[in-house]
Amino acid sequence: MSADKGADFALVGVGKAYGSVCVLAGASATFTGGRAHVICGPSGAGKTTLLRLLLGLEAPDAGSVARPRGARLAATFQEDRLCDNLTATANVRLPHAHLRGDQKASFLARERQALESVGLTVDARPVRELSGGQRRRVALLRCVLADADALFLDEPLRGMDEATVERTMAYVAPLLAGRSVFWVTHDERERRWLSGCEDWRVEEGLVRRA
Ligand SMILES: Nc1ncnc2c1ncn2[C@@H]1O[C@H](COP(=O)(O)OP(=O)(O)OP(=O)(O)O)[C@@H](O)[C@H]1O
Repeated sequence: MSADKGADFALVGVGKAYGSVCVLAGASATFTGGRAHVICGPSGAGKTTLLRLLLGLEAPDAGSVARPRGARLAATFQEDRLCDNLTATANVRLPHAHLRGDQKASFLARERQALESVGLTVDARPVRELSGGQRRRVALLRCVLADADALFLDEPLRGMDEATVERTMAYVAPLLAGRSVFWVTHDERERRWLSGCEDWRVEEGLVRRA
């Protein structure tokens, strides 16, 4: 991996509006590479918009967004965006379709262990038959098991009870270490899972350290 992939992400004077709705107005921020960033703020303030700008899914109206050259990105969105007719395992392995032979066998074993670790059964049911919290865990695993340098997670634990969150994060938290992680949440207690995280707030058109 080239050194650049773990470099910082940054906003420089970013403005973003949707029609008459001004979301960001001259927002500047530097997100240290290889760290977790917990992003909070009122509903509608622009947290998802910030993720989409950092991912390159939206272009800023003003200013610029810098992301490490060559960095591989993975995301979970507020909607699960699973393939409804596929099983949990088929969804999680989608980014790994290129693997063959021993590498494939090794990933499949890891995937099985991952699903069981977060309390999901490995079976033939399509994910459309799973509960909201079960689907959320499938989407989360697909993201964190992806071979990515930076992970973007928009309210990834929504819909899970406390015990399920504990169990899920006991497996997921170690997989986040050393990667650039952007974690949007309304529950600041989730920061306990993200060791050494930097806290951010999106509010009133700006992105600031909390
Ligand atoms: N594609 C779009 N078209 C029009 N308006 C949009 C679009 N995406 C977001 N917005 C508006 O931009 C503002 C910021 O939305 P965003 O989803 O980024 O907020 P958020 O902080 O993630 O909110 P929440 O906490 O409720 O998920 C809102 O007023 C929203 O209605």
